[in-house]
Amino acid sequence: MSAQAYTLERSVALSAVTRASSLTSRVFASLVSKSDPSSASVTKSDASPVTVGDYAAQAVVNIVLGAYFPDDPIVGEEDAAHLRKPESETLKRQVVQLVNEALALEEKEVVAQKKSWGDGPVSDEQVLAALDRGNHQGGNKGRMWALDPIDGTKGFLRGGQYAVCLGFLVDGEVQVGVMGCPNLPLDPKDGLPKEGDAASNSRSDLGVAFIAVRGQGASQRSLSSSGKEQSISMRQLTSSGLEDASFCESVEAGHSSHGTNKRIAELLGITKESVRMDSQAKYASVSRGDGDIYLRLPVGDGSYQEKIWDHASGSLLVHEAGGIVSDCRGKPLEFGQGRTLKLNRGVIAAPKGVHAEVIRAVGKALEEEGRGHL
Ligand SMILES: Nc1ncnc2c1ncn2[C@@H]1O[C@H](COP(=O)(O)OS(=O)(=O)O)[C@@H](OP(=O)(O)O)[C@H]1O
Ligand SMILES: [Mg+2]
Ligand SMILES: [Mg+2]
Ligand SMILES: [Mg+2]
Repeated sequence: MSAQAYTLERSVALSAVTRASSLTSRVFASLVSKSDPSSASVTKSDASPVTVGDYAAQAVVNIVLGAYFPDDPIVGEEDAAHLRKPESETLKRQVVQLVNEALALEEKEVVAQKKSWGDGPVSDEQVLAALDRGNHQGGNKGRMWALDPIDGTKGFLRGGQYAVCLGFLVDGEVQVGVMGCPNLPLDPKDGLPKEGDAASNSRSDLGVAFIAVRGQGASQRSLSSSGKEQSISMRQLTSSGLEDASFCESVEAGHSSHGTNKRIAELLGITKESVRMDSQAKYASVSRGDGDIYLRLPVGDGSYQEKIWDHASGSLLVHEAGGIVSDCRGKPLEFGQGRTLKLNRGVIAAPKGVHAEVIRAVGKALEEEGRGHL
């Protein structure tokens, strides 16, 4: 593939994610931080939260994608069903207003062949239709986008880590991944902001866009300025250097078994505390060496199917930063199976030099728990 592959997809994705990230930051500052988390969110049928920010960010990204690639299917986490109910009128109004504000922002990205989404504000119906464009069922043929408008909604509500995640796939393989992490510092040495602390959340060094194109490497740049992109890579570890390594894992034990992770650390000789954060910011963190190994082990009976939008952009970022991403058995993630990774269980991302060893330790730990069949 030529070095210039998917240039337009890359810049449109970056533009869409940058707009959506600025929207979610403003939603946090103006709405979420000023109310209690339960009133800032609606609980979905799977008991997970969704906010005005998730809806508005998905609509913005889908409208931008629609202007450039009107025929591309989109697999997005949210849809407009709840917003179409009469009792959601106020929420719908907020969403439409936020979408129009984000679309009116001055273009920071230089997108070749500039396209427009129409004259004047977009209507309620356009916003709802854009949200519903995310209803595609996925598959392994042709072009497709996978979108998580806010990944780590619980982190978002707490003022912690969350990410706007957009992947572009061809024939079930991720080719472009762009992720906006509004609460990550550009320089990891500056440390993560303290959750729920207003001064911390308004730090001017926060907000990073991560970008990866298959075969072209991974990079980061500030979300707030059109600063230069810096290339990023994982720390390359070998089995003899593992005592210096650290895990990056979910905040919620319900999403990845913390107890099993502890045993795996022991088996690998890792003594450092795990870094815990919500969202695909975990993939971003290991991609630039803030942590080294991302573990997301199946919980319970292992029946949960990971969603493609929770892993598309992040997995390419790690791949392009020098890592291997697989499920807990070492099998590559298969993104062409529909809306979920139904052929995979759990996710492991690690530097190339130690991935096989991590998979062996994961297998042994699951075996010891009587869950070797997972
Ligand atoms: N049971 C179970 N197992 C694994 N994963 C689940 C489960 N339930 C939900 N989810 C998905 O987890 C997404 C958030 O993942 P995180 O890694 O951020 O989890 S955590 O909040 O840090 O625990 C979250 O994404 P968002 O809804 O976009 O926040 C869900 O898609
Ligand atoms: Mg969700
Ligand atoms: Mg998610
Ligand atoms: Mg989400």
